[in-house]
Amino acid sequence: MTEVLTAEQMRAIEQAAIKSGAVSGLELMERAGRGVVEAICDKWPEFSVGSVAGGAAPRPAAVPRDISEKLKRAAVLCGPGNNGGDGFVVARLLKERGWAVKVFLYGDAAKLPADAKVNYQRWCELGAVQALSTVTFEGDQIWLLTDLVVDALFGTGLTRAVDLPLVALDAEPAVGHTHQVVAIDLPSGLCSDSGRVIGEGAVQADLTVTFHRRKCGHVLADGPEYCGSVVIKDIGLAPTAEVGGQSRPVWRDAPDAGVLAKGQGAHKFTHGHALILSGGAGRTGAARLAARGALRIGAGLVTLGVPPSVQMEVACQITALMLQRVGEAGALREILSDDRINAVCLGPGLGQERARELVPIALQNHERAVVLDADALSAFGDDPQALFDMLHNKCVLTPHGGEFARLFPDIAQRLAEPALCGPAYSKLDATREAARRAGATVLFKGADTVIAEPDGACSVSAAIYDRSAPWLATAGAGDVLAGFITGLLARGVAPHEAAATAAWLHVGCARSFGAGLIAEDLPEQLPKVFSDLGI
Ligand SMILES: NC(=O)C1=CN([C@@H]2O[C@H](COP(=O)(O)OP(=O)(O)OC[C@H]3O[C@@H](n4cnc5c(N)ncnc54)[C@H](OP(=O)(O)O)[C@@H]3O)[C@@H](O)[C@H]2O)[C@@H](O)CC1
Ligand SMILES: [K+]
Repeated sequence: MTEVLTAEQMRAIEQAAIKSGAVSGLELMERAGRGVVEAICDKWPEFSVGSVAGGAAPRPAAVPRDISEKLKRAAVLCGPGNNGGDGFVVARLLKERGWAVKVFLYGDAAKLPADAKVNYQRWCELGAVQALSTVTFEGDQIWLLTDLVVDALFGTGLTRAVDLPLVALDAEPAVGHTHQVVAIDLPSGLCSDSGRVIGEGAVQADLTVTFHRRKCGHVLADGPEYCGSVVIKDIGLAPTAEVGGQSRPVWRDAPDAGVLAKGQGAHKFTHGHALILSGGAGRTGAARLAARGALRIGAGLVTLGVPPSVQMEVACQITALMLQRVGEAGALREILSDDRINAVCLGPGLGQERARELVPIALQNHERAVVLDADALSAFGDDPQALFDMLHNKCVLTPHGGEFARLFPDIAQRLAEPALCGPAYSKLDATREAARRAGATVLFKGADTVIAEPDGACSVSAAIYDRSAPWLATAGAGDVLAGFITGLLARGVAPHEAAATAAWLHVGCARSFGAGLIAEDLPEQLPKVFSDLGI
């Protein structure tokens, strides 16, 4: 788990380091620029060729002669703040490595912040600076005849739409020529906190190099699409305690094997008993998927609660799962009188009418964990507050975008409004606000899944970059996720941890199976994913 930072949090960390005397702003900028050049050379080995002041950079053996020995050309676009300052450092370092570098400045050099101005002046001793304007974009289109465009226009300080045709940087290259685009900290035009494009457009980068930690904008909304790939460079900032503002969201890496392993000598009740409620005839598949997920993830026992009319339909399809008739409210009350059932899942295929009847019963015992998904959420679209009034701290809601909008229409609307200024309202903000209002854990699904608690604690578990899982967009995948969460809750994992771990494993299963995935495959991949985790 690593922190994901907002612009404000990053600034606070930087300021704390400078104030402590541990490092100067100028030194941080130098390290940032150096980190960018390193990342460029790592990603494109052919770019690492050239002379470095004090010695020649090694030529990778794999690079053919004719490519490696051509003079490399870079266009560095610098903005009016410290992101621009990083750009001047990169320009200088590339020049020292033998590149032909053209530098453009958007804004007034006299108004650059102090550290950026120092690096502007250092660059001026090496080369010229041309003014960057819309005309430059329309005019000589320098980036079409370069090998590398360095976007140092705006980073965490973006406050409004950029008045430049940034999409032109991604224009079709000249015939027989390609150029790469590297963004410093963030692609300009992308909001660091929300991952949303402020205004009309943002730079489409091939590589984004950021510092110290990921920013929220790298992992949310449009961020992954615009960032290309993200490299995080250490610039020597120490991990710091939270400074003001909200708690820092965390990025979920692989779960701790210790949480998922089963100890020796345990019996099935040690790992809990999950009850998954099913809907009526022809609608039992979703609950069966969830139940299979709960069982595979390690719940000791999993029972499907089905209306009497579908008992045969379901019985024909299951083996290790157990079956109980749960017709109306009274039947559920009776089965839940068994305290060993410690986690319940309602929603997948349940039907809204059945959900309205059964959800209140399932929520009565505040010691029992409850996952509410699909119909169990939509059923309360007319009166979300009635649902919120029944929730407690062992509940997990797992809405997708449509269900989220039904329960939290005002929050969803705010999130959908165009982002006109930065920092813009984000999915993290929205999920936190929803969790606070609901008084329960909310897992807001998507490629950028966010999990939030009423107290503001927040995780991102996303299917992006090297964990992208396009085949996960398939019918029934959400039902399996609800089952995974329910199974972990039955095993005694706390709600936030259960939701975040399940989300990570869900993506892991999809990636492990690969192309052709359907929902049924997800639980069946868990043994392999567990094994890869050393469990
Ligand atoms: N924090 C750290 O630890 C480190 C940070 N570092 C680097 O600093 C970067 C942050 O620097 P920063 O705060 O100066 O912000 P930055 O993005 O350069 O822009 C601010 C300027 O742009 C202006 N402006 C905004 N939007 C605009 C628009 N649409 N169109 C026109 N102008 C607009 C804004 O004007 P204002 O809103 O004040 O009118 C202000 O003048 C960070 O991303 C990283 O690269 C590294 O050096 C290493 C350590
Ligand atoms: K940038």
